[in-house]
Amino acid sequence: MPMRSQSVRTRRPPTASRPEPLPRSESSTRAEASRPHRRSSQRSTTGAAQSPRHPPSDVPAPAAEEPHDRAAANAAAADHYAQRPSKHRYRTVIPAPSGNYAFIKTIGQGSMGKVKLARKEGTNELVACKIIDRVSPDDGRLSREERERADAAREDRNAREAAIVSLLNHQYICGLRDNLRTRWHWYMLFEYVNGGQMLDYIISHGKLKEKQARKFARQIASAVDYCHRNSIVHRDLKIENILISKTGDIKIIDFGLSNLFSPDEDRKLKTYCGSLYFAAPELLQARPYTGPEVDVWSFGVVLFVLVCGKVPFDDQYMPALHQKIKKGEVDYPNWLSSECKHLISRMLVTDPKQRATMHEVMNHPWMLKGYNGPPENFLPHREPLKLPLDEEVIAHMTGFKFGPPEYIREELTKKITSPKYQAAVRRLEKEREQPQPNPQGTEKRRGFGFDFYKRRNSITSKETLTNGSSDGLPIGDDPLNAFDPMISVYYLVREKFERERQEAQAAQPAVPPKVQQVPPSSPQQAQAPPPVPPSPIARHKEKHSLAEIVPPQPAHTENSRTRHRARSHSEDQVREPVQNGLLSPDMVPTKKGGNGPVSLLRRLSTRDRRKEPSDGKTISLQKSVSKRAKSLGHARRESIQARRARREAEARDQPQTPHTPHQEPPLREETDAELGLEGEGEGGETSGGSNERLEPEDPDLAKPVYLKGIFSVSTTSTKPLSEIRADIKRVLKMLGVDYTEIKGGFSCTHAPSIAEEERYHSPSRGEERVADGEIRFEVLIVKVPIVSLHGVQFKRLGGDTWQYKATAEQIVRKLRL
Ligand SMILES: Nc1ncnc2c1ncn2[C@@H]1O[C@H](COP(=O)(O)OP(=O)(O)OP(=O)(O)O)[C@@H](O)[C@H]1O
Repeated sequence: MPMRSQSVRTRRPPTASRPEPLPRSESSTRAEASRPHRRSSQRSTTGAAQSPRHPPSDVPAPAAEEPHDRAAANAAAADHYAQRPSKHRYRTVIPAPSGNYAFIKTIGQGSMGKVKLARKEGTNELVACKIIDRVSPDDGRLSREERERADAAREDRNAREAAIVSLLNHQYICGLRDNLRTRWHWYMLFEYVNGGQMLDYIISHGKLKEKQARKFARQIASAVDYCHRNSIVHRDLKIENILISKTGDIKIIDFGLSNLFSPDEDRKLKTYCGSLYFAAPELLQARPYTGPEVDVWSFGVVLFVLVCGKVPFDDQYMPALHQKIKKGEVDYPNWLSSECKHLISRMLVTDPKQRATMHEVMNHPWMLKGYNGPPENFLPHREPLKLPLDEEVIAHMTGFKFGPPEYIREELTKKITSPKYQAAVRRLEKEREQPQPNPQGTEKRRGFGFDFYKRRNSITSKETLTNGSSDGLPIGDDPLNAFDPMISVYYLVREKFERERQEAQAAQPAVPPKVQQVPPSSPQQAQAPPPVPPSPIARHKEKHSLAEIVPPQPAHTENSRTRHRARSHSEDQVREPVQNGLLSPDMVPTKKGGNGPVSLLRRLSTRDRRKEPSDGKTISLQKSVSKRAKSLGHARRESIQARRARREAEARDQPQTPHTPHQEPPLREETDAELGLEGEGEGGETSGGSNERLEPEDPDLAKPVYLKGIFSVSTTSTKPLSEIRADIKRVLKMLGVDYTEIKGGFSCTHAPSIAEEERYHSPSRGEERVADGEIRFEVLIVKVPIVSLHGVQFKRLGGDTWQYKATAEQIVRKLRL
């Protein structure tokens, strides 16, 4: 796709002052030992051109190697590609442990690097490959020592992101399929979420109806609570990090700033990171924090954006914005329901000790409205840990800088034999003997997965505002969840092994899955967790294991990791000055004056045409829309009925069928159709019903036509395609947006004027500021199924989020659809 080149995105490893080699995994060590990448690197630095299509002869053929050698070869081959001139670097195949992936196109640009759509060779399987540079550019801004320090910190972050996402298993969290580290890059292959960003959804809709927002909010809560109860804090929850899947459900992405947290007062986190609009006041004040409370704040901001279409704290002048966040004063629109307002106001409490916990959020009346109980967090059933520990699990607790296996074993042993842990276990046992009724009627899991996911349904008086969990036990008192980060990782690794074991079993169709009825013969077996049903992600993914984090470790190996790392402190144990911290770029004051980027969000909130009677054009638009919405609603009702009938027929046919990897996940929040949301729109939520079935797998055609509710009145039209295209061109020209016509739409680049740019600021993180005043996005024209409408959709590819949002909204406003 023709695009203007951007300096940051095409930066290449420095040649003259290349830093010393970084600590690296066995794969890259072996890769270097085999030297092919060195040769290729030398070649590329001397400018020798390589054919982008034909791998050179010095790249070992992965398929012919033994597993360990294959991993080394993979790394070497990927390095080789990475060393090519940037023009060709990504147009090729990445030899990941689970197979070769060919890049198709760029689908995203974050501060950490590009995200490319890739297809697994010989299959239709698509992945989103996040490519992260391991080495800072030598652009003269930093000394060699500073760059080395920055690279080491970045390396830790990347390793942690890979480790965390490879362990998480949740239907509303984007799953990692595979992972490859080379000399210069990390390649993280995620499941491809093809419904677009929530941000685009909001651009199309303005604000969401509370019912629709509730559905998303419950899914976010489910994912966030799952993380917290695994001792993981996301720390970068924002509207851009919420994608929408083809089923219209959310997927949280970008765990690049996530970390483990501990409930201990003396182990608070001290890295001040995230996006300014979504950052909790304590982060701006550089106050140590436990973890979950900063996610609750960000979640509150996200919820506000969902229901209001703008951010709650907004100022063009950064210091003023800081002040607003620190004061926590929010102007709630009067049309917001009092319950919704109450919930947000509980989440946006400046004092973290007084702020709502996830438990409170999940049990808030607004969250429960129309549901049987709080959102399910999909935590697997767990039993307290006992000795002896599983050595293989310990050997795979890598990526968190815990130290060598023997140290981990020693620490875990201390932790689970400690009086504190034992007391927590006794409390749990007592509670299980006398289960308390669940006053909220906690939502039961539907379907046959329930046995695997038994939850304790107790909400006890012990819950506190600061550290409650959704099951009621305060974080730190619950021996099963978030008691201690090392214990949480032990559970997660063990559960991952269990999933892999089940997937391996499922892959052998001749052998029916065994139900273990025999009494355990070893203490280890005695405490092995019950089988966990494969996740929706796992259902589709290739068999892979933690070996992906440490590529030379083949899946299901008995071998422990042999290379021991010295124990070191995490970045959070060292206080970072705010200006050097990850948040700092967000906080750089910009000049006062003009209409700031944030005002776009303000403007967005006024996109409810009915409330703008002064705009004659919008009134007539509204009129024509209600007609259109009606017909869409009708079409949708039919579609819902058809789906319901189909589901009922399926249920009649197979009432007792156990869960198999090929079935729909039984445990999930309701879809739009199930909630009856599809017909709810008043012009806003207009879309086809069961659209996801129409989704083509071909990435060229994979325009988000299947999305429920993606199009609003202002982004759909009954006009012929040629007229819509002409109108878009007119508007792009009028606004000075550079565009190229591409299949299905326009690829656009927009660089605001300097005066305009000064008003904007980048919410990117760390020293790797991406926004250089230029935004890249696509305007796509898609056919809305069922009814003969065309829809216009926006997709951000890179650049500042809020600049993009402003531009997209401007385009929408100027269009005459
Ligand atoms: N799994 C995915 N499926 C589809 N698109 C994705 C996926 N992951 C990322 N993207 C796209 O790439 C963009 C950047 O991804 P991501 O946020 O992970 O990168 P980042 O460098 O960490 O970004 P940031 O600067 O916002 O922290 C996303 O906004 C999204 O548009």
